[in-house]
Amino acid sequence: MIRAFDLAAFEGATGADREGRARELDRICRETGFLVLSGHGVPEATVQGVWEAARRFFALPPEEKAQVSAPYPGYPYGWLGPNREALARSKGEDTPPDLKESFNGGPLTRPEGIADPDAYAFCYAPTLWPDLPGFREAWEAYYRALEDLAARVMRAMGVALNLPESFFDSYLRAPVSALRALHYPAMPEAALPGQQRAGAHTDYGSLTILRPQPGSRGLEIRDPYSGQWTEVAAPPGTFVVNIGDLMARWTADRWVSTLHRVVAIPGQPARQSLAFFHQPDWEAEIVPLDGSDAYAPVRSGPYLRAKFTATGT
Ligand SMILES: O=C(O)CCC(=O)C(=O)O
Ligand SMILES: [Fe+2]
Repeated sequence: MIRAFDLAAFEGATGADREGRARELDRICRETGFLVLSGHGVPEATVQGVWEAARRFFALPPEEKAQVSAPYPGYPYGWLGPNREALARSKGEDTPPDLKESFNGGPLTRPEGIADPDAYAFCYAPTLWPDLPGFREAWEAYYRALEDLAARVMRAMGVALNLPESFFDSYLRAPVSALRALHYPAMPEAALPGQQRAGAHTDYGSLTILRPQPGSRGLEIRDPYSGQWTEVAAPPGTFVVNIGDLMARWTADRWVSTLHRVVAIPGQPARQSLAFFHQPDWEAEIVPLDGSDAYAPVRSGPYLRAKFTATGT
């Protein structure tokens, strides 16, 4: 069982209670880097709005979804149809493609004046909107809610790292986060050897906020110490939050970016999920927080871009 963290309880706590909750958050991030988040304050109607919009999108015929296909390989947004991604390749595993499709969107606003043209060609590239009434509104409402939630989680994480609560704020002026809706079609009785719904991978950024389909199966994390895979169950109305590679690097590996996957269980019904990949500003310079030289400084955007190119098929 992964541990739970109540964000509202942390935010409302004072003194020793607050300190105890911060220690607990630090412990979770060191041990597994995965937690079940309650007290998040995101209205269930906002989640349901985008959930339903994504469901309607995935139900469209492929020709219609193709209207918002990524226009060229490596374009980060739009529809990525079946057989387009194998996440385990980011770990050097040569597997068949993941059994899924996704719709991806980027930041809602585009700041001026970033010197690196790659920022505009990649993270700030336009999201491609399907021609479905209400889709964009529902998507943007959820994106905005999750951007705010991520900033709150980052404040709690600052405290857990013994930093000022506002430490991360200056890295999050125009975050280059992405939202991905995932659809895993109903499973046939057999998959190819080595084929999963999502191959074993770590996430790339600061943190991921996931809303899995309630009651669905298959999401597993690999315990960094024992190597055991265990299934993650998230109670209805909660999010699963996990540490990504950039945060592990930022904390000089105090916190772990844990390997996870969605296994292909024969005969499983279709599954949907929403993954919000939080990523600091394009130009944010990520230097180990402990003052060590464990890792060379990197910039958030170029770091993400380099990670992203490894998983296409
Ligand atoms: O769909 C899920 O539950 C997890 C997906 C995931 O880990 C990812 O897309 O990075
Ligand atoms: Fe992931």
